[in-house]
Amino acid sequence: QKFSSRNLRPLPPGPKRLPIIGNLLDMPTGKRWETFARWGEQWGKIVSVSFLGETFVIVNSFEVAKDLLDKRSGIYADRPDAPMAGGLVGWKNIVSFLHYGDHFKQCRRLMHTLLGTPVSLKKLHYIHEQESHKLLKAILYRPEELEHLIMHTSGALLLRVVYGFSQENNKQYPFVETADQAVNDLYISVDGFLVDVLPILSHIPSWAPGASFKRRAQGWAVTFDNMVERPFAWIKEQLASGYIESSFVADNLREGTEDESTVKWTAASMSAAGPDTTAWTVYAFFKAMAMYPDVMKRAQAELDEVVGQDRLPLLSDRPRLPYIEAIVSESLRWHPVAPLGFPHRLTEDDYYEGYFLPKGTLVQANVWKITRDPAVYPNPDHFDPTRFLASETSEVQPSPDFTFGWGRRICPGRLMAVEVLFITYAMALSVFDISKAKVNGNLIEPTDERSQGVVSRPCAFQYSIKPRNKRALELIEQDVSLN
Ligand code: HEM
Repeated sequence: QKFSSRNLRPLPPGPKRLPIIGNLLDMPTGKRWETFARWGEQWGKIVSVSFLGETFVIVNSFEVAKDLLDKRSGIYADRPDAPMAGGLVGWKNIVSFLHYGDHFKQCRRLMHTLLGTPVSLKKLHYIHEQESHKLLKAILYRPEELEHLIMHTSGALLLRVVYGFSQENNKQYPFVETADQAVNDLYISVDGFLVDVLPILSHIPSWAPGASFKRRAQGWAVTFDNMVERPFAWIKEQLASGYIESSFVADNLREGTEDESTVKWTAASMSAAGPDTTAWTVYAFFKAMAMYPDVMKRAQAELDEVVGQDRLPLLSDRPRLPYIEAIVSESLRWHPVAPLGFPHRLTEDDYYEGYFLPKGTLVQANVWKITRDPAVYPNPDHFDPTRFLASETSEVQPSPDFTFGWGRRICPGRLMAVEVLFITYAMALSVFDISKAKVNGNLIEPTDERSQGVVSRPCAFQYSIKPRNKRALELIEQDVSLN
């Protein structure tokens, strides 16, 4: 057993530590959640590794994650320093990277005014409905670009909510691209740079041999800066020339109660965190519909019965569409986009079930493993919305809310995200048939393969998407403002 030098109670078990470097060589690359799940099978629900003075804890059970990250959230809500992404590229002022404290709370409160109450969320419904309808039109004309169109719609929607952009204005298109690029750079910058383990390296000059990481960071910092500054400068210009539309930034700047810098960074935090997470969930949904035709047909039957075929569904139909609601939950469980969530840092020494967790420990819940636990979700790889329907099963399975994170760091955009997923799925199912592609008469079977990374996307697949009938075609082509 390993004991912490500060305490006689043991750290949670885990792979054998070597002198000095500890578990440095054990740290997996690639799909870490799979290795962590194996560690869980070997050492139990709570596993620890340590190197260079840092302790990492991986939690492979829903109950333990809840006990620590939710119930003791007050001391599990900090984030680690991220010398590469946070310091050198500049993400340290973005909410997901902020240390726990007053400024963090101020930003969360501000996001809550936009994303946290039924009234504030309802104000955004027409935007979600219009953007979902635009996505239908785009898919109709360019079905082969499904993945890109979903990504673009998701980015455009966030920028519209946050800054008030509308996609019609081509001048704003680059803002979506810049945010997308900055976030793609982020995924690389948080993954495996030595400076994150040895922060002292951030002081070596960028021309020095071995400092190529600094030059890469400088390149990424330019895109990142553009993502934060340009849309904000644009909206300020608009306001100066009499802009009247409502948006998060426009409303806050007009009211003038929050300081400008907090509004700017909070805005950038949402437009960075929202698009990919939402888009990859939507893409997984399309894949699931191609793989599970019975689920698609049942959803279409529900839509036909409740909404009919004379109009597109709206968010106000949500309470009467329980099967679509269950598909939303199942898509979050089947393809958790953040398979390990984001790391939480412990701000005080803690004890759990006889183990010692020192202050500073980084804790990650293996969300992927929890979604695949057959004791909680029988037949876990199977896409089955009925697991969440009280009318179908005597034991409704737990809601996959935990795919949005934990405690005081839980995703502030989750309520809006669920509404966006709902209306996107409902609209797509009401007008399209989604199926497997046929090549030379053979159906191509998609797989549920996913990419590695902090945010993991479903691997590309082949499909066919066609309007369900003539009436569906008319509905897609109808003017978006008629919704
Ligand atoms: C399906 C869509 C989404 C999923 C699955 C998702 C998931 C997550 C997860 C797992 C976290 C980390 C929570 C933790 O550390 O415990 C997170 C954080 C965050 N999300 Fe989301 N998210 C989604 C959509 C959105 C949207 C639409 C927005 C903005 C409108 C957003 C804004 C944020 C922000 C700002 C954070 C950082 C919170 C903090 O560090 O305190 N997310 N999200």
